[in-house]
Amino acid sequence: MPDAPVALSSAPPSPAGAVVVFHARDLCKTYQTGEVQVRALHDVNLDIVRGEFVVLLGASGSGKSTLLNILGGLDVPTSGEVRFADHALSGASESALTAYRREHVGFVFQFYNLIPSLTVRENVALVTDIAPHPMPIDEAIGLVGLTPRQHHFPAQLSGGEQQRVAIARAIVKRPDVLLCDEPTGALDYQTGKMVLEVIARINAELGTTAVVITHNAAIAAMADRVVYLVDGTIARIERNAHRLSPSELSW
Ligand SMILES: Nc1ncnc2c1ncn2[C@@H]1O[C@H](COP(=O)(O)OP(=O)(O)OP(=O)(O)O)[C@@H](O)[C@H]1O
Repeated sequence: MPDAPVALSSAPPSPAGAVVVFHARDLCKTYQTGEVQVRALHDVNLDIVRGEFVVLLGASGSGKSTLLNILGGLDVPTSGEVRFADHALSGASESALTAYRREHVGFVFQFYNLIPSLTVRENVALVTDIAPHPMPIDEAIGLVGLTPRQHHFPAQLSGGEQQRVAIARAIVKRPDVLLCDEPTGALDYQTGKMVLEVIARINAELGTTAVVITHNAAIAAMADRVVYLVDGTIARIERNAHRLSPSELSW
């Protein structure tokens, strides 16, 4: 059973012994477009511990991508504090954020952003040149189950296979965190489940902290914790006593 929903004014304590990787306090993000101000995040308080699988759930426009982008160093908050381990992300320079992303973060987006003229293997290999401690390319491709397709080009692959290449590219540098924005948004039911299996496997086998955005409430059951965003604030956080595997989910 999930914990009783709690409205948060500050982040709840982390489990004893857990190592906090993300620490966000009083996070606010306001976008200014001409005269119009949009408050995308307001007073967000959240700790995420190492190895956790967290799902961000909320309606369109609730602030999920804004929060994920700030955690990933792609954007900065207007006010408040956000840290990754001992790296202060709020107030960091552009070059510090670039180094942070390169060394610690793997991103997976709804669209795969593969280079069409490169094979699966070459798309994954691109990243290993700039990563300090990459895993062998064969291992990354094996983890996503694409060894037999490694010499194919993106156009020769299904959507789910292309997304698995994107995941291999995200994890080959051994990131501490895998941040996924609607990773199954463009995929059909079965293919989406296969991609979720791969993300769950990376989280379980490599211990990579995973934060996954979805519109699909059924996916919440595979998380340790589910963060519900409403109008830019955390409405509640629920903990699953038992995580389901993607094969046990249905929607
Ligand atoms: N670059 C930007 N400039 C102006 N407003 C923005 C910008 N990015 C996001 N917003 C606004 O901030 C709010 C939160 O957007 P965000 O993309 O974080 O929501 P979301 O929950 O991820 O939505 P979706 O599920 O549709 O992707 C929305 O009102 C959005 O229009």
